[in-house]
Amino acid sequence: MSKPLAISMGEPAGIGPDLILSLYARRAELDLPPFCVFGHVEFLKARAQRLGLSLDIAAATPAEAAIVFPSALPVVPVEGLVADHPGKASPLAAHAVIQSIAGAVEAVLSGGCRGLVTAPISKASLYHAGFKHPGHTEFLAELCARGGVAKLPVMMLAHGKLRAVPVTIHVPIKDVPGLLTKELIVDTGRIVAHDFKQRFGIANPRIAIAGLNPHAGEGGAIGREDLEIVAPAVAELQFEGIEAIGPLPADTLFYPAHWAQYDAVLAMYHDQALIPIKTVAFEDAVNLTLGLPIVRTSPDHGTAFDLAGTGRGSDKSMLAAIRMADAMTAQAS
Ligand SMILES: NC(=O)c1ccc[n+]([C@@H]2O[C@H](COP(=O)([O-])OP(=O)(O)OC[C@H]3O[C@@H](n4cnc5c(N)ncnc54)[C@H](O)[C@@H]3O)[C@@H](O)[C@H]2O)c1
Ligand SMILES: N[C@H](C(=O)O)[C@H](O)COP(=O)(O)O
Repeated sequence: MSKPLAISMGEPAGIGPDLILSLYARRAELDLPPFCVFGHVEFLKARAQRLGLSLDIAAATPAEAAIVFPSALPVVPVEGLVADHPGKASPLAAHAVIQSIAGAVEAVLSGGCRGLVTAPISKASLYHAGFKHPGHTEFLAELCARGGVAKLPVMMLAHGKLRAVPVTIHVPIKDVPGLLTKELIVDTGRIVAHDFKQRFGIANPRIAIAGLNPHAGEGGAIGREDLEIVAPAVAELQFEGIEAIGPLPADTLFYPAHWAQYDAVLAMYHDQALIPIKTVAFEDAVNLTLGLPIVRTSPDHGTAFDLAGTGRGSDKSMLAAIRMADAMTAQAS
C-alpha cells in the first residue's frame, strides 16, 4: 500500500479546506494518490456539509491513511480550536493551523508520509497570534532544521518550464537592497542547481539571474547593486560550474521566447518573481520550497476569503500541487 501525501489544512476560514474536500470528492475521477489531512474531523464535516458534499471523513493515522482513503477522507487530528466561519479568520485558530503544518512535516520527516502539500494560511492572522515566521517557507526551514541550524529555504513558483525564484522573499521592499548580498544570490543559485538535479533530473540547469534595478542598472547609472552584487554572484556561480546568466533586465526576462531558454529565473524580490507567473498561470502554478530534506508544494494562491465556503474557487492549483508532490515522491510510495 503506498504511503500517503500529508496535507496541512491551512486557514480554516479560507478556501483551503474547500479545495481539499472538493478534490477528495473527485478522487476516483481524478485518480488521486492517497493523502491525509492534518486537521479537525468535525470542522471538515461541517465545511463539507456547507458545500453540499456528501463525504465520509474519519480520524486516521498516516499508517492507516492509504487503506482508509478510498472510503473516507483520512484526517490526522491536531490540537486547537477550529470553527466553520468561512471568510472570518480568527487568531484563535492559529494554534491548530500551526500544529497542522508541524504535524504534517513531522509525518514526512519520520517517513510516515512521502511529501507535504500545504493549503494556504492567513499570514496576518498568524502574525496577530504571535507567529514569528513570515510564511510557510521560512517555518518549514525551521521545522526541518537539524542540530538547531536551519538551512536557507528557497521559494519557487512553477508552471511547466516557467519557474521563478525570489532571492529575497517576504520582506519589505525598502529592505531589499540591504538584504541582497552576493552570498545570498550564490547560495540560492546553488540550492536551485542542486535541487534541479536531485528532484527534477535536470543535471545542468540554465539559470537566468535578473537585475535589481531598471535595465539591470544600465552600467551603474541606475543603481550600483547590479554591478557590485548581482554580477559578482553570477561570476561566482559560473566559476562553480553552474550555468548562470545575468544580470539580465527583469522587464524583458519574462517574455516567452526569453524565459523559455532557461530552466529557472532568479528574481531579486518577491513581486519581481511572482507577478509574471501569477499573471500567466494563476490557476495552474505551484509554489514549491527547495533546499529542504522533504518535498513541499502548495497552490500559488492565498486564502481567498471572498470565496471560502462558496464552492466557487478553482481547485486547479491545489490539484497541480498534489500532482507535483506525487510525481516528485513517486519513488518513495
Ligand atoms: N501558500 C500560502 O499559504 C499563501 C499564498 C499566497 C497568499 N497567502 C495569504 O493569503 C491571504 C490572502 O492573500 P491575497 O488576497 O493577496 O491573495 P489570494 O490569492 O487569497 O486572493 C487574490 C484574489 O484571487 C482570487 N483567488 C484566490 N484563489 C483563488 C482560487 N482558487 N480560485 C479562484 N479565485 C481565487 C481571490 O478571490 C482574490 O480575488 C494573505 O494572508 C496571504 O498572506 C498564503
Ligand atoms: N509568496 C507566496 C505567494 O504569494 O504565493 C505566499 O505568500 C506563500 O508563501 P509561503 O509558501 O511561504 O507561505
